Order: sequence, then C-alpha cells, then structure tokens
Amino acid sequence: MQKYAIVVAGGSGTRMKSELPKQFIKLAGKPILMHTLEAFHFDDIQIILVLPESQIPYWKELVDEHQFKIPHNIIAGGEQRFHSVKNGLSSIKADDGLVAIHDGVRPLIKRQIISESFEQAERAGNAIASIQLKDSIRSITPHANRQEDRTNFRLIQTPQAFKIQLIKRAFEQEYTPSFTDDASVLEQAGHSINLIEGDYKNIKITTPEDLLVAETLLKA
Ligand SMILES: Nc1ccn([C@@H]2O[C@H](COP(=O)(O)OP(=O)(O)OP(=O)(O)O)[C@@H](O)[C@H]2O)c(=O)n1
Ligand SMILES: C[C@](O)(CO)[C@H](O)COP(=O)(O)O
Repeated sequence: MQKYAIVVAGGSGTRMKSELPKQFIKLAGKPILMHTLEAFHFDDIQIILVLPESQIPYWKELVDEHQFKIPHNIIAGGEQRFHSVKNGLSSIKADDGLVAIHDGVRPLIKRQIISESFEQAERAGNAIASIQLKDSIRSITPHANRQEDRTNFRLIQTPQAFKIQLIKRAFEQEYTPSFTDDASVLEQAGHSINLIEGDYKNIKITTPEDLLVAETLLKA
C-alpha cells in the first residue's frame, strides 16, 4: 500500500513566545523540523510538509543552508491545524493507501512507532499514538473541581495514521474548535478510534522549557 506522511508545521508557535516560529528553532544544530522529517524518511513513505505560506521561502533557505536532502513536497497551511491537515490531504490524489499525520514539532518520534502506526492503520483503519497519565487529574467547573480516575484517560500524541479514504472523507466536515487532532475528526464522522502505544519522549515542543527537555533527550 502506498504510504504518505503529512508533517504539519503551519502554525506560528505563539505559546513559545519566540521571534522565529518554533518549528524552525535549532535543536542540536538544526531546525526542529529537520529532525522530524528525518524520522519519517523511509524508502516507501512520501513526505508532505505543510508550512505557513509566508515561511516557505525561509524553509527553502534553511534547506540550502543545511544541505538537507530528504525529499518532500511543500504545501501551504491554513488558519487552524485542521485546515493545514486538510490542505495536506487534498494534495494526495490517490484514495487508497495510508497516511500518517504528525506534528512537525514532535521531533523525537521513534521510527518504530511510525512503522507500527502504519501497520495498525492498515489492519484497523486508524492508529492513534497515546500514553498513560503519570499525574493525578481533576475536572473543573466554574465553582468546583473533582478528582477523576486517571486510568480512564490517555494523553494523545501523533502520529495518527489512517486509511486515506476514511480520513479524507472525515475532513469534509465543517471545522469546529473541538477538532484538536485528527482522531477527533474521524470520531465525529462515526468511526471508533484505535489507540496504540505512544512514547513519553515524543513531546510536542510547545513552550520554552520543552526545548530544554528535547535537547536533553536528543543528547541522551
Ligand atoms: N494553522 C496551523 C496550526 C498548527 N499547525 C501545526 O500543528 C502542530 C501542533 O500545533 P501547535 O503545537 O499548537 O503549534 P502552533 O499552532 O504553532 O503553536 P501555538 O498554538 O502555541 O500558536 C504544529 O507542528 C503546528 O505547526 C499547523 O500546521 N497549522
Ligand atoms: C494533535 C495533538 O498534538 C495531539 O495531542 C494536539 O491536539 C495538538 O494541539 P495544539 O493545541 O494544536 O498544539
């Protein structure tokens, strides 16, 4: 089956509060995004990289500067992550095959999880990386809060892999803010979600301290 990876990096990184959008910040000497694309570099995976339209020339400069050779197609992103994924999906003309959707700012993804997500998506239609909670958890309302049983919850990561036809059809829905990931879009279209084991090291670089953690994990 033909395999695609959509690496979404179309955001502006407001929570990082950095001048440079966080996906371009250097980690161990090269932009975060280059680590992520390296993880997805398999002989049988076509990589689609989604970038803010205004940053495409800058990315091309970085590619030249770092002599970055991993083949990828560049697509312009949209207003929300949902729209960036949708643009990536629209660039895939085939309706059969598998696609893994991954945050560009999760550079520590293990290749073994990428392979596993494709295998499980081929079998079950989708495969969503997730991890158990380590902390206690409480739900809050305006006037109260209450402990919840953490074994009832999972933290959801990417990659999230799908049969292309299923996820393309799901993304025909109107955007709502509850679509915080791709699994939520598929679920809203009536499909059940198949969780697979993620990895605690597969952090989403979101706020400044995440950069320190990622740097340390990469060195280790
Ligand atoms: N319109 C958007 C928004 C987000 N993303 C991507 O989705 C991933 C997860 O999003 P997040 O960590 O929230 O990134 P940002 O939206 O850039 O960060 P922030 O919410 O702090 O602005 C990132 O790789 C980001 O670049 C995207 O492709 N298009
Ligand atoms: C897709 C995601 O990384 C799964 O955990 C997450 O929902 C992205 O959220 P963000 O607010 O766009 O960073």
